[in-house]
Amino acid sequence: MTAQPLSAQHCQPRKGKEHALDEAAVTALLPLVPGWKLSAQADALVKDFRFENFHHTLGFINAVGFMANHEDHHPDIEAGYGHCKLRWSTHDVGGLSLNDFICAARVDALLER
Ligand SMILES: C[C@H](O)[C@H](O)[C@H]1CNC2=NC(N)=NC(=O)C2=N1
Repeated sequence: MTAQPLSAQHCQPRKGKEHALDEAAVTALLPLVPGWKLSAQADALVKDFRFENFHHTLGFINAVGFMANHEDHHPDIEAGYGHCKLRWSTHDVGGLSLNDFICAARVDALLER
């Protein structure tokens, strides 16, 4: 059976260390989310998005927020007039889980046209 693309998968409740991805899994998954980088501690996925103005930035944040609530998985958001930095990690596992990769891919899919 072929796995669904990450952007078509949904987050699952993942709580506990056993759901943390090991280094090999993270290395295998990173190429599937182009432009997303590991944080310095390798415990989060980070990407900076640029927009023309505040309206576009806020529209993006709202779309991300809607998706995040729907998936019950929530990013750290840092934003200014024309940019937004997202950071995905799974508090419930103390690092990266598959949910972070799913949400990173879902964010990129929001911007496809
Ligand atoms: C109860 C609820 O499902 C959990 O607290 C969810 C909510 N959103 C979450 N978001 C993130 N980023 N990590 C979590 O561990 C997490 N847990």
